[in-house]
Amino acid sequence: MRFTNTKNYQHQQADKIGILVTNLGTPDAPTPAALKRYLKEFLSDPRVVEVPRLLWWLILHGVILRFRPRRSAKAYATVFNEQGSPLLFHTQQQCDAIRQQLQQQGHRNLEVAFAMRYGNPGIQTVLDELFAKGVRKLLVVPLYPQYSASTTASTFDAIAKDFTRRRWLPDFRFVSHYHDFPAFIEAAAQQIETFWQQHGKPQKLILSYHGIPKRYLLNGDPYHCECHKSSRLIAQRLGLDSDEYLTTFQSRFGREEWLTPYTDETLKALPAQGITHVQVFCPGFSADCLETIEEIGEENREYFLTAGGAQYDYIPALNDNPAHIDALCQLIEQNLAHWQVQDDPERQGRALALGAKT
Ligand SMILES: C=CC1=C(C)c2cc3[nH]c(cc4nc(cc5[nH]c(cc1n2)c(C)c5CCC(=O)O)C(CCC(=O)O)=C4C)c(C)c3C=C
Ligand SMILES: [Fe+2]
Ligand SMILES: [Fe+2]
Repeated sequence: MRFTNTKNYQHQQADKIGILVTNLGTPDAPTPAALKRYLKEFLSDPRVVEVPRLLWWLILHGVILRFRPRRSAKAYATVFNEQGSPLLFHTQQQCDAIRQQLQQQGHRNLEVAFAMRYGNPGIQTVLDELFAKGVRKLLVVPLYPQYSASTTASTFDAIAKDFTRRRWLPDFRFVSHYHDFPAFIEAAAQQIETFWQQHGKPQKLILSYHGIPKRYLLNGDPYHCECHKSSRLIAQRLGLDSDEYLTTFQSRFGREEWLTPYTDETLKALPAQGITHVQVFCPGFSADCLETIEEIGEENREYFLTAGGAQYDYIPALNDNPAHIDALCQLIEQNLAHWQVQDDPERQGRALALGAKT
């Protein structure tokens, strides 16, 4: 059998709408074996590493998967806690909060679930569950505010690959970015302002994003521009002048040049320029994870203080902060508006207010 079939089809069943929230994924445990599995899946994705396949296979299997799993497992061991991986924990919480808020707003025929692009729970498993519950319209929301082929398009690929084996495909929508969505900018600004109320304002706010190779930007990936736009809008909303904040890029991987300025090098250089009090916020990470907790919260703090910095604060990611959940629900509602006009005349007023066309 080439295609998966839909079992027990019944006529006159109401179509359900499925919301699939996704994130990158994380190892099952902070052990070298689990890291090897996770890194193999992640780094074999041609959207992530754009290097000729045979050459990359030799480097990945001959070098990286021999040494990196042990090193990365040590780093992950510092962030895993009794709830497991922070990324998995926060994504689960975000999903539950989105479901609850949409239900409170009167949405009835919805299933809300989350999946990870790499590792567990995998996209195929979760889609199987959603379709078994009668989902016939699917909205996928990757929790990457800024579009990058390495993350957003890779998620699309995984959904598309899953669809190639299904007999009955759903109506389908995909959120490719929300880097300038007003409610997202507002949630980020509020998170920073709340931090200022408790800890004061720094000399410089560092807005640090995960990097990608500079080559991807030169080949047309809009990620770099979208990061800068998010920064500009957050800074504008906070009333910051251009010399009061910086956009930097972290988490370099491999030897080629990545997007600059690098977060670590910037933090090492700032004290010599008289900047001794900084705060770092990561607008590209919707949930705290290894790259924020360990790399920004610990490693880069050390660089800054060793270079002569006096005060360094990490401002937590948006996680399940109510303003963040509200922003994601607004994004979801905008994308659902058209379907709901079709399905539920009672919701027409609200859907039309959100911009749906009849
Ligand atoms: C938020 C956006 C992200 C982009 C863009 C991104 C690009 C990218 N990442 C790698 C390599 C690695 N990333 C790793 C961890 C990691 N990356 C992101 C997000 C983005 N990556 C997150 C949220 C995480 C943390 C996951 C967690 O479990 O907490 C890792 C694994 C960690 C390690 O071994 O250092 C690697 C490797 C590349 C090559 C890339 C773009 C080309
Ligand atoms: Fe990454
Ligand atoms: Fe890292």
